[in-house]
Amino acid sequence: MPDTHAATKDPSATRSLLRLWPYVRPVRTRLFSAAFVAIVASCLGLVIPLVLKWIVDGPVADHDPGGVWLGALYLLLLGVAEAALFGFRRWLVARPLASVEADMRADLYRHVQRLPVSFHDRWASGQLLSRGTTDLMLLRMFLAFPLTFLVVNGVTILAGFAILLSQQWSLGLVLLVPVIPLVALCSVFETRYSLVARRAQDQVGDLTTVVEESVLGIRIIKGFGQHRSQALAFRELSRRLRGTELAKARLLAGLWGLITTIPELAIGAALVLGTVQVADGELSAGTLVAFLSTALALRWPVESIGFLLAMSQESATATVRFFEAMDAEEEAEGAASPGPLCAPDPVPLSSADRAPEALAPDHLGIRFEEVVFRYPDAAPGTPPVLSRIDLHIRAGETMALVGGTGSGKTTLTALVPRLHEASGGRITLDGEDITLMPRERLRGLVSVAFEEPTLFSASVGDNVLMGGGSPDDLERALDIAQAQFVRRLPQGVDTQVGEQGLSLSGGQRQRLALARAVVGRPRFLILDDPLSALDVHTEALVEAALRRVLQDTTALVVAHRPSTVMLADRVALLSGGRISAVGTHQELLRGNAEYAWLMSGAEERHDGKGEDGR
Ligand SMILES: Nc1ncnc2c1ncn2[C@@H]1O[C@H](COP(=O)(O)OP(=O)(O)OP(=O)(O)O)[C@@H](O)[C@H]1O
Repeated sequence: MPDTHAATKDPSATRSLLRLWPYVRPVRTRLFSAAFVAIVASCLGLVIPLVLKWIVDGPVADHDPGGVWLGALYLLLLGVAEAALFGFRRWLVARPLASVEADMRADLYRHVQRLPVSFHDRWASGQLLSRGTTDLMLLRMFLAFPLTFLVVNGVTILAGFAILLSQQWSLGLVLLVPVIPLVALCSVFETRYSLVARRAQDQVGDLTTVVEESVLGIRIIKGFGQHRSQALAFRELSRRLRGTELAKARLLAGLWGLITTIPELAIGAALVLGTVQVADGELSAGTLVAFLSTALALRWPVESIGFLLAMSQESATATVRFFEAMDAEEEAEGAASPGPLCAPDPVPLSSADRAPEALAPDHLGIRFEEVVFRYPDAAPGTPPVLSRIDLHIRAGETMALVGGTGSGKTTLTALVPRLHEASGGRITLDGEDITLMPRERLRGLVSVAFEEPTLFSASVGDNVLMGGGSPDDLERALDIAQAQFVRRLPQGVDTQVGEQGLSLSGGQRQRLALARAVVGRPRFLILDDPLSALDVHTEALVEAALRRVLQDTTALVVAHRPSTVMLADRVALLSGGRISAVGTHQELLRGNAEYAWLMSGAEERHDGKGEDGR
């Protein structure tokens, strides 16, 4: 499992959050307006103590009931205006922030689709899922709430202290004393909280991966009675996540406790001092009431800083995690830098511009020239999977690729549509270096069917037509792949297949994947053991139909069985990271001991006579 957890210390929260600016920019006017409205609303709250002071020192002292009622009316109007403005703020931000979240999710999805296969080999899918769901939700909440309120509360606290100091500076100073320990406390909290927040969000990703694997692999889990061990793994991860969440809660509770206690002590001290001053006649009762009301009105802005900082820290972590995926390099588009063994003068031929017939026969078809490949995450010091591949599949020829288990056949076929980039050497299609072609064009020329056929939650027709072609081609492709069973499905080609096509049998899915590969009449066809799940009779029928298709196509077919090899004009044997022999099936059978051994083992297995073949 790749390590997608924080390896080094994440950058500062502010620096991380600033990366959100390109997404926030389009809605900045609304966001700034909302912040301004919230500041006005919050400052209106600070006017209430001043009205109270006026009531106490004025109408109450003068025994004027009319004045008291008027004061009460002012208070009511202020309260209603404050509530209405906060409501307006919500209305201002709700819709634009939903679109920010949607844009970020769309960007992440688009980017993930363009990332190379090697990225997906390294990253657990749950880690990507949690980044596209919970992390983005956290970011929307951050933009809607903590971001605005850190500013609003900051301004409210400053305005509040200005009012306090102007009313009675000595009492104001008493309330200012706790600011120093509170700032130090918040800085320590931020450092500690960022570490646990990152851990928790990574653990959510791990948990998502386990849940996803359990759902996708439900047949294996049930078949092997593994539900207990899977449940244990789930429980262990849940337990860890719970521990981390509790650590977060403890940190937050500690901060909250101190952030509420220290100002309360200061307010208590100011109350005692203020009462003494009123008793001494140095201060009016109204001023003391206003002072204390202002101090109490500032309690919420100060106390909320704890959880606003916590939410901001979680959002900074979510931003880092989001950009970790977004910063991963996409597949290079065409003209990728050639590998170290690349021939110095690639043939700059475009098969779209030139008829293949105009090229020398040596350039036509698929050519592998000194191709080297090593998986990027392979252990250092291990030899490359493919060390020096030289192979020419002539135009219109079908070449079978045979080799022992793990010899690199799938890897070799994946290099042609550039699912992996060759580490050295070059591959040409009708003379054109594939690294110089735009990927879209390359993948239009080359069609692939893998041994493990993946179908999508869509209709059978849509699944097959992913390979290009028209509805007429669909019927032809289904016939070639012997997928007539489709016509017996409840809605024929319009029948929806479930997630990953699980409502179909393995052989049925494999035939649909084969139909998808041939439907667009590709110039080059790559088949990775495409008939392994078929019974011998269906296999024979598919082979007969495939032979007709393969006449017009240059094809590379990974084969484990003589029956599949029979489809091919020639056979290449992959051994020790090289093509060790090329020839017809009969030639290799007679002249190559390894090939003869592989095929005899396959025959025995196929006939049910033996499993090992050794
Ligand atoms: N993503 C990967 N990262 C590192 N090594 C890999 C990766 N995928 C495959 N390998 C290794 O590369 C080697 C070749 O694998 P490949 O799947 O190409 O073999 P194969 O000949 O197709 O095998 P089979 O006949 O069993 O399908 C194997 O040793 C395998 O462990």
